[in-house]
Amino acid sequence: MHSLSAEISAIQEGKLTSSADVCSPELEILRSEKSKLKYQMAHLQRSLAAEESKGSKVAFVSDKKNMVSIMTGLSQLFGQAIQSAYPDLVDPPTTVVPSTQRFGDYQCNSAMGLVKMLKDKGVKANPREIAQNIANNVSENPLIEKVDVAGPGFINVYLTKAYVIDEINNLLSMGVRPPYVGARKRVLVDMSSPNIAKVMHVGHYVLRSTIIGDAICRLCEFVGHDVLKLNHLGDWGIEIGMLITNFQDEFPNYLSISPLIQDLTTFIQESKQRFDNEEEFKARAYASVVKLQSYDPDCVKAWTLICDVSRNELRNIYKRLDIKNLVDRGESYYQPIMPKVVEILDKSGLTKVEDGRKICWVPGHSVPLTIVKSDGGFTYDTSDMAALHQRLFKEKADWLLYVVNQSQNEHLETCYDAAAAAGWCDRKTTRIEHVGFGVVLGEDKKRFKTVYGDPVLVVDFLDEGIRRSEARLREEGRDKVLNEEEFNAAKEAVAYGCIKYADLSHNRVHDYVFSFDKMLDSKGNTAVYLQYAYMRIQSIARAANVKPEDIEAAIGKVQLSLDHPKEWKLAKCLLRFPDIVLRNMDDFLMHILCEYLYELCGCFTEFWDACYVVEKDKTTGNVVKVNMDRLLLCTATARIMEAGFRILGIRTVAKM
Ligand SMILES: NC(=[NH2+])NCCC[C@H](N)C(=O)O
Repeated sequence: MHSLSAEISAIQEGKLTSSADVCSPELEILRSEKSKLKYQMAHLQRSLAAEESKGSKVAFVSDKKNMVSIMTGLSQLFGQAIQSAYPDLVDPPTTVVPSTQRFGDYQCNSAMGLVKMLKDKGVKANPREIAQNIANNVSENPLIEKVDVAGPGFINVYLTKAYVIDEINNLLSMGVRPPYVGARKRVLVDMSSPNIAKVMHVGHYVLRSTIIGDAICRLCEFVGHDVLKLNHLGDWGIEIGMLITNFQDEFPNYLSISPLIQDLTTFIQESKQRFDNEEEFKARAYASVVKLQSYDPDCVKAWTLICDVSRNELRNIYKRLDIKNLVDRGESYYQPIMPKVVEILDKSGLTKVEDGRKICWVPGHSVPLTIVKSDGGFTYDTSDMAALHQRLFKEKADWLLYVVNQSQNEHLETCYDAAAAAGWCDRKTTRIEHVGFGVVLGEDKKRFKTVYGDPVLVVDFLDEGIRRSEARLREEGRDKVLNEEEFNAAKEAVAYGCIKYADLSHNRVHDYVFSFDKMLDSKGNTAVYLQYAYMRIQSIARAANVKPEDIEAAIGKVQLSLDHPKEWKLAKCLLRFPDIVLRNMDDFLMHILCEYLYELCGCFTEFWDACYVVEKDKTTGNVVKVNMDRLLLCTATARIMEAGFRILGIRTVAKM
């Protein structure tokens, strides 16, 4: 009692006692009770939030926080209509998609799918009748102007113009906001993750993982999640032993003078050569890994010096690519908890000893995890199991996303299922996902190489991107109109933007063919095409002498008409942005967002070609009229494009 009140007054005085302080056993119990309760409370809050997010919040009107997802709204409306038309059906499918034809703005194609479901229930109806019945049951709502049934049973949906106008106005006055995605999640993204002892080639996976991973993080941040980006560096395996041994040979007095490796690539290549060719070296390399893993001070010192050089090079690459807040947490980080995690796996009855190794058979997988090698060492599998445990229990992540090449799918899935089998998580409720991707190929469809057949270093690749982008901008005479600073900014924005976009605009699941020429094609689906389009839109107001504050003042005051079909088409395309974001939150296929932005530019061009925004005198070229309502549409387009660029990690520049 006494120590408790002592602690309370200490807290009141701002002197927090550390847990290392000696205190009574009762106090200790109270403390642990408190922390348990705190944990339980956090857990309950999370469950509550998850429940709430499952609830049916159908908002048809956007607010300060969220834009409306029209597809979600329509799906819910048609879901309800199907329910009222056919109350006996269980989980009938609702498919609503934007119309590709001239009829209607969206289309509900559920009727065809319902024929069989109804027949199974003994109801005979043709799809047209079903469609009509659904259409009759759509409830009153602000979104839909009218529906009609066409063809074999399509339901065409026409949006209310006033509604679209309101939402465009909201977009202008409140900015681009994410769609509603439910409770805020703690999202942990395992990305980039190079091996320190491997030369970083483009054909290797690091660049893709970095680019795709970063876009996914930006997407999750955009919708409001709490994102932790982890660099799961390969810094603890046998390759590291090679480097340490070579380092010790090459710099025998490394303990006193901290030498610097001048050329890491050559150093890595040399170490590998020696490992492959010198038996004695190989044996020492193996021995030094064992020493490192038991924290032998000399080995740790050599290891630290090597890792520092590597980290420096990585930092440079990340800086060039605008990769921020990536936390280095390599395999080595998990070493101290590995023994405990092995014990936990033992206790769950998942491990067994075979041929001197401790392995873990996981239901549904044909290859076991190797948890402890016969020499007592830990493996890549062990570090991933330890990382999973740490991420679930210590980081308390709601989602774990691993942006790792496709070839590691089996390894990762086995680890995830092992964690589930050990009762660490339920894969139905905790989103643990391998976000896989293919390799980068050259134009010959083989692994990306130089003309001499050598693998291309990531650094050289970025340099080449800069060179090509500079040449392209000069070709277009941009160096004549931009000052040096602007030119350099444009050169970088184009080079890195195009490199990222080339990757992101392909379906990540497949290998993709990279070409510098295609990447910089200003007419194709490339970053530079989008950047030019964006810049042109931005310059419309400037060219018409309309100041940003004039546009600001017109929002909500100047009525949009959307009377021209091309205005209408552009406006609808703009309001699809939240749907794209929602879909991407589901599948992390970022090429969908790229395709959307490309399509948006197409809609904008059609609008621009068909509708006067700024009217000029044909002979003098003087501005005679500014159609402010259309200028507002241009502004809305620019806002959506900026949001898209931000998610993809592509820079915009004021002048190009
Ligand atoms: N948690 C993980 N296993 N992340 C991926 C690590 C990738 C590994 N360093 C490699 O280059 O192959």
